[in-house]
Amino acid sequence: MTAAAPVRVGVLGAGVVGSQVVRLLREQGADLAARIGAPLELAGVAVRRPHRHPDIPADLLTTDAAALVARPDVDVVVEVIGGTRPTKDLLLTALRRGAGVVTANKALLAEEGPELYEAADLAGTDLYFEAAVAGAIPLIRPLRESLAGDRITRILGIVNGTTNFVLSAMTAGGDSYEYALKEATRLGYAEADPTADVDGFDAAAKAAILASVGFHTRVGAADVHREGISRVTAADVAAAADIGCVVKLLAICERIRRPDGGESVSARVHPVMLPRTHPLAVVDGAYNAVYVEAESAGRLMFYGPGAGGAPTASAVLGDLVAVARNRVAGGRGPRESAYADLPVESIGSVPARYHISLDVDDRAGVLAAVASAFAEAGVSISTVRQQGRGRDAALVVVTHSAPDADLASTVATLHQLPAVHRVTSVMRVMGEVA
Ligand SMILES: NC(=O)C1=CN([C@@H]2O[C@H](COP(=O)(O)OP(=O)(O)OC[C@H]3O[C@@H](n4cnc5c(N)ncnc54)[C@H](O)[C@@H]3O)[C@@H](O)[C@H]2O)C=CC1
Ligand SMILES: N[C@@H](CC=O)C(=O)O
Ligand code: NA
Repeated sequence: MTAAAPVRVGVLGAGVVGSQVVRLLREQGADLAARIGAPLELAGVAVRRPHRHPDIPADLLTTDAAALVARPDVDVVVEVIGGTRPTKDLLLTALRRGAGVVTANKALLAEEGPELYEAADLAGTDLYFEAAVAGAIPLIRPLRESLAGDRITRILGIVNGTTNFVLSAMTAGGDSYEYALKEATRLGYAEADPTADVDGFDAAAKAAILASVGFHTRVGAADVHREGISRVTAADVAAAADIGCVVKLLAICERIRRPDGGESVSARVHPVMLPRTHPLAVVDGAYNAVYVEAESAGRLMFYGPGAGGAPTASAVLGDLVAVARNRVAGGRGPRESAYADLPVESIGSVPARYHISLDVDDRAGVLAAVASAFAEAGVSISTVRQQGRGRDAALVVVTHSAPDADLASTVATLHQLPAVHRVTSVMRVMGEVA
């Protein structure tokens, strides 16, 4: 029997993730070849500054990524540069000539996914992206393949390692926001521009990918309601602790039953007060976890390292093996599945519960004025507590579920009430709280 021809790989970018991909490819060549049934050969690595990569043989390095993706001897392109330009054009070039593509680039997929899928379809080739959501955690393959026979109803996750690292540090009461963010950057978790992490862009891109794959519907980055952690304060974290909660940045993707009986989807990213008893509450540091609810399977939880060079490279290598196997077998993996084409709900109509802390005057009529601000918007109060006395009095209100727009307008009214000195904390709550 003749051995199958080598599968030749071009890697774009050798930063935090790319350098680990190249290392693993070179160190584990024999095992990978045995698993694929053909050798994986590194054909070239596109970098910006070759002198910064003394570990990579000089004859493999190139500064011309466009030439590398166009080379007919490159069978699979691995993209770990990040950003939408020039990556989109590079990947379209590769796909259009039939090369397989493996990418870790959630920003690109969330903005340009349909065009990439279409190019892959036309050329009959593969587009794999396990590393793009929750780093090392196997999640895209379970959603696209293992759960393809089920009906997913909700996906709830901590999908950004940097912000979880920062929030964990704030909750532990140790490091400041600024110091924790610097540490996350030093450890290779943060995006090249960490505002992508703290302002929720990274998590929103991942939510778009999860909702698209989970609900067989095109959901783009612009469809995802996004709030980051830059406005989360020590007061929010303390208020959460007071009711037995921790603050987490969650990506929430769910099917929504509309009043007319139709169905839509919602995808959103925002901080949440989560009861300490919730399985996601214990996920700390740069770890990620994603909770999937499916009609037949029930509740599934995926947990593991969501960021970092080697963990992310593990997911990239897994995809590379899958794409190489497909090529050796003469087939291809799953295509885009967007047949359901459900409408995407805007945040205003999505039901939520709010936790609101207010500094108020401790005098007769204040509670009634505050309560009427909720009543006027049709928002029902679940609990209200007073803390302190006199000028130091504070009210803590937790609402029942109401449309997000009604809750937001209640908060706007509270800001205007003369008896309210300051709205000190406003955050959505999930689950039963004390
Ligand atoms: N760092 C992490 O933990 C994770 C990163 N990702 C994704 O992986 C991708 C790469 O991330 P990192 O490795 O962290 O970024 P990085 O910034 O460390 O590496 C990117 C590298 O690409 C190089 N580069 C930029 N333009 C280039 C071009 N035109 N040609 C050749 N090289 C070029 C840069 O010089 C840099 O060395 C991004 O899409 C990111 O979102 C995904 C999951 C986790
Ligand atoms: N910056 C991202 C990296 C992985 O996707 C994160 O912090 O999770
Ligand atoms: Na993953």
